Parts: sequence; structure tokens; C-alpha cells
Amino acid sequence: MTIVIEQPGSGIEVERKKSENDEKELVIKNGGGFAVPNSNTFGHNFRDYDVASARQEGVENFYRTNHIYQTYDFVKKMREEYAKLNRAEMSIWECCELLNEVVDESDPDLDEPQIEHLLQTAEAIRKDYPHEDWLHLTALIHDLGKVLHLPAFGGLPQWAVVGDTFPVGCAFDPSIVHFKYLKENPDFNNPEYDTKYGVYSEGCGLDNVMMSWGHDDYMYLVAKGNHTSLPSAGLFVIRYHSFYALHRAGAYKYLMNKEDKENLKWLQIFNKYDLYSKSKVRIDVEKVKPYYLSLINKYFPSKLKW
Ligand SMILES: O[C@H]1[C@H](O)[C@@H](O)[C@H](O)[C@@H](O)[C@H]1O
Ligand SMILES: [Fe+2]
Ligand SMILES: [Fe+2]
Repeated sequence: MTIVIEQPGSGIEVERKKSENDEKELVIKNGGGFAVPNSNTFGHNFRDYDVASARQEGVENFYRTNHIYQTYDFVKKMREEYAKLNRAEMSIWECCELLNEVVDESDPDLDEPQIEHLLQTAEAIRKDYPHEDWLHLTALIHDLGKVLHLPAFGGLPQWAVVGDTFPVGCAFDPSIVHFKYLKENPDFNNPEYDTKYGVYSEGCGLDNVMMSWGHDDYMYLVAKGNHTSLPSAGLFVIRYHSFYALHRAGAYKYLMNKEDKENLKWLQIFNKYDLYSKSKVRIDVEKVKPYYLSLINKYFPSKLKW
């Protein structure tokens, strides 16, 4: 799948074109509806991790713990453990409902239950990209991995579930939120990991890179392990949506391969809706539910292993 962005930034309309080898080619065009708000619900800039606010201290404490404990060894263990998918059986929608219980301690911009955020993101992106149904569904499910915090899924602490993600196994980039706390991470001075490439190599592809453990990679494992038919761009969005050092700051680009670079364009579009749709405006769940159920039915089996 090839993606051509004509005017990156607020790309809004997508056209499908036939390419020579008859594969569908997605062409992203600019011009669309979603207006990025000037400030978040609390009257501050989005993702301002330093401004004094009701959430600032809790968020900073969250990152302190997250940065100390997310080591290469920890991530490796978690990936192996959760790839087993032996904790629960349920549908995608059941999981959306479970998320009603979870409030994300890492988020300076939102203090609503997660189900609101899922629907706000999906509905906003649906308005601007009406024909990309895979993107609507990707938005709906991108944060479902936060169930890791619930007892039935291991009751992981927030630092192992939410927050921005970053590669482990190579040097931490200073653009990572609250970078200073990474200096207390045991990997920080480990000679195996503290160089630009660490255990990786140029262009090795993100699929070969271990990311700090949390809801992104977990949901990717669930989607992949249950044989979703979502396109690779959808899986990429799910897996790397918290990797702000890459999709915002442009760090770690040298680890990407060709496919990653194509998929990154979709992630950057998605991020606008993920971040800026956070608000107190509620979505009528019952009204939109039939539409999302039809998408779930199209791209996933009725019951999934979690
Ligand atoms: O869902 C989470 C959450 O909103 C965090 O605050 C943010 O740091 C992550 O990137 C995101 O994936
Ligand atoms: Fe997320
Ligand atoms: Fe999100």
C-alpha cells in the first residue's frame, strides 16, 4: 500500500487510486473539518508536562516511575508473557465497555473514563475520513490495551500500561517526556544499550525494536494474534501511537524501514485526532454503537483471546 501525502499537516481527504500493479493506493489530500482547539479542558496547552495544573504532579510522578522501571529485561518478559493471550476471551465491544473503569494517570489532558476518549477519537476521524473505515475502527480500539490495568489482565501498575513509549535496548532520546528520570533507569549506563543503535542496526525496522511495555504493544499483540484483517497501517497506528519521540519529535527515524516510513504518515494523521479530540463533549454511545459493531464484525472474529 503506497501513501502519498500532498500537504502534510492537516491532511483530511483520502482518495483511492489504482496503481500500476492494481493494488489500492491511498492518496491523502489536505482540506477538512476537524478544528484543533487552542487549549485542553483545563485551559492549558495540550501535552504541556511542566505547566502547574491539577494533573501536573501526578503525571510527573507517573513518568518518574515509568522511566525507572521500563528496562530491556522487563519489556522482554512482558512481551513473552502477554503474547500467550491466555487471560480472557471476549469481543472488542466488551473490551470497550471494560475500559469504563480506567482513568489514565499519565494524561495531562484528560480525566474522563477511556470509553469517552475512544469514541471521541473515532468519531472525529470518521468525519474527516468517511471512507477509511479501517481508520475509524483503529481509532476505536487503539487504547483498549489499557485493560492491562484491570485485575483480570494482571492488574499492572499504570507505569506499565499508559504514557508515552520509547525504545529500550538503545540510548534514550532527550525528546522523551521527562527525560531526566531515565537517568535513574538501570539501562541508562549499560554499555550494551547506551549507544545510538544499542542492540539494533540502521534501518532494522521497528518490528525488531522493543518498545517500553504498555497498552500499545499489548493491543498490537492481541490484534495480530487474533488474525485481524486491518491493514498494516492500522496495526502500526495501534502499536506506535504513544511513540511521540518518533511521530512528534522525529527521533529514532534511523531505526525505521521502508514500510515504517509509509505507515508513519497515517500515524501522524491519527495523532491529531487522538490528542485534540479530548474534551468534555460526550458521545451518545447507543447511537454510534451499531456502526462500530459492523466494523468490528468486518475486521475481527466475534470473540478474541486476550
Ligand atoms: O493513551 C495514552 C495516554 O493518553 C498518555 O497520556 C499518552 O502519553 C500516551 O501517548 C497515550 O497513548
Ligand atoms: Fe494510548
Ligand atoms: Fe488515545
